[in-house]
Amino acid sequence: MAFLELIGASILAFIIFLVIKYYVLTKMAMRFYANQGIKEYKYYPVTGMAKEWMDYSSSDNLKTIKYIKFDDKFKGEDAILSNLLDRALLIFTNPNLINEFLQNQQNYIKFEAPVVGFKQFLGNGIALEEGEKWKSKRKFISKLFKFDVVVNYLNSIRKISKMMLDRVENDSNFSVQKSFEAINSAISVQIFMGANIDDYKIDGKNPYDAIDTMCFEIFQHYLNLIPGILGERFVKLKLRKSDRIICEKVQYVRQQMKNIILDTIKREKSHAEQNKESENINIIALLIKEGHKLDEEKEIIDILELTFSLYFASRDTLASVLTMMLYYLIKNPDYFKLVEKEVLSLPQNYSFSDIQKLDFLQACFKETIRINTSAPILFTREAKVDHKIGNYNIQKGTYVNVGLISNQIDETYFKDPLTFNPNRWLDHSAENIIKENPFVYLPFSGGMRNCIGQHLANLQAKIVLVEFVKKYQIPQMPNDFVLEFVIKQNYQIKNPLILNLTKRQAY
Ligand code: HEM
Repeated sequence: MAFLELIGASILAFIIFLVIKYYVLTKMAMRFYANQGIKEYKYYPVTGMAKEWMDYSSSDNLKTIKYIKFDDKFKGEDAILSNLLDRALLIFTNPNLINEFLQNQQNYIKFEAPVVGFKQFLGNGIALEEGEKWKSKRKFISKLFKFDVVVNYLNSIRKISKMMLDRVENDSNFSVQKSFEAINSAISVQIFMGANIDDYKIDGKNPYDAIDTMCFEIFQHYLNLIPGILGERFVKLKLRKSDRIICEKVQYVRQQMKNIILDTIKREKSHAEQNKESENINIIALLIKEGHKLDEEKEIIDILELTFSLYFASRDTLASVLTMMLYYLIKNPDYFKLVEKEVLSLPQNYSFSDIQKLDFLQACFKETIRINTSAPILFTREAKVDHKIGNYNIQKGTYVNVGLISNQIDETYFKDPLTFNPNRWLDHSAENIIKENPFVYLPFSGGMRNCIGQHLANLQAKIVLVEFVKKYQIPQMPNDFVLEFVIKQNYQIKNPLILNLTKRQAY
């Protein structure tokens, strides 16, 4: 009897603990902001707003943030107030407060939960790094993204885009997002690792297919309760068969990727000895140029993890934007024709300055990342210290994010905001608005942790599109395609867009 009472009391204590943690304390944390005048949007028990973000049955699991300015009740609010787990979550939507947050990122660290599996196996790279380590990595890596270096990527991007499009196996079954991901993967391996993707196979697959499979398996593994709760240390003890399998797989793929890096080191060292320039400057060439010997394991691991980080930051974000760009062009055949006209008048061996003259294509890129970009919000941050944003006191421990997209489709700033209209960039009406309100259009974020790859993204998106339009006629939109969105590695279309393509006669 006493034993049963003990169990009963323990269960009761646990329930009380949960209620206090996930209701009383969470509500108190939210009240702190409500008392400062921020209207409560919604409290979600236990998961907080992640409930919406993880709702894969939704037609758009970001719709609250995206369309908040369309909700009369919240239109003029500075932020969306909700919760994430047992803490208050603030999502700033006021452009000036967004800017203030972006300028004060030293007060925050990234909320790790969604990426914990990747972080443990693939390292911090740059996007998940913090503090002094981040500063030194960012300083180094920014050399790869300087204007004159990016300009030199043109030939590689063009060559690989063309080669990958020539390899499309079935023109009548062209899976847009997947094909753009494959093209971007091959480009990333070339420009960041200095390696030709065709020279390597991992587990019988292209390196990027092997990385994809591995990531998917890591993701699946961490969805399980035990790894999810006990984390890396437990998984790496390899007590369970499934933990052993995932550790060995990751180890294998990392080793193969290291081999690619070691090959590039050999090649780049020999180029350096012969004073021969590589086709492009890659991470390894840059390090050698700066006098690094690259013969220590730690240096190789750093390169590996940086490469993974750039690979993920670039491949999917850009594939999703390219997919949306193509979607809008197919939906608007007149716009497609204007892009076609620009593209078909390019010289065969077009240069960077030729690409810069593609005004309409450039306007389409800007408009796509205004209306449906792949990073409409940021990684959620956790406040490390008490501080102020505008007049609001932010408490240590609060989760904070920003609704970049909500301003980009706000009719206060952009007329007819949900219409894809590249002309707003050509008649400068959009630019004039941004000049007056600089923080309403931030597809690449801002402040010290802005997107390091934005100029590369712009160039690469245009070249991949140019090569696509050079090869194919305007495709038909499949009748059964429904435009819905989902947050996966980034914000992207939910349903596969499969096109039936027809090659151009002259191609
Ligand atoms: C259209 C495509 C792209 C979009 C919309 C985009 C957007 C963004 C945004 C909004 C952030 C800030 C994330 C945050 O603070 O939570 C970011 C960070 C980053 N992006 Fe991009 N990005 C794109 C393409 C690229 C490309 C091609 C690269 C090249 C490698 C890249 C590399 C990075 C890196 C390394 C970071 C982290 C920077 C840091 O933490 O210091 N991105 N990107």
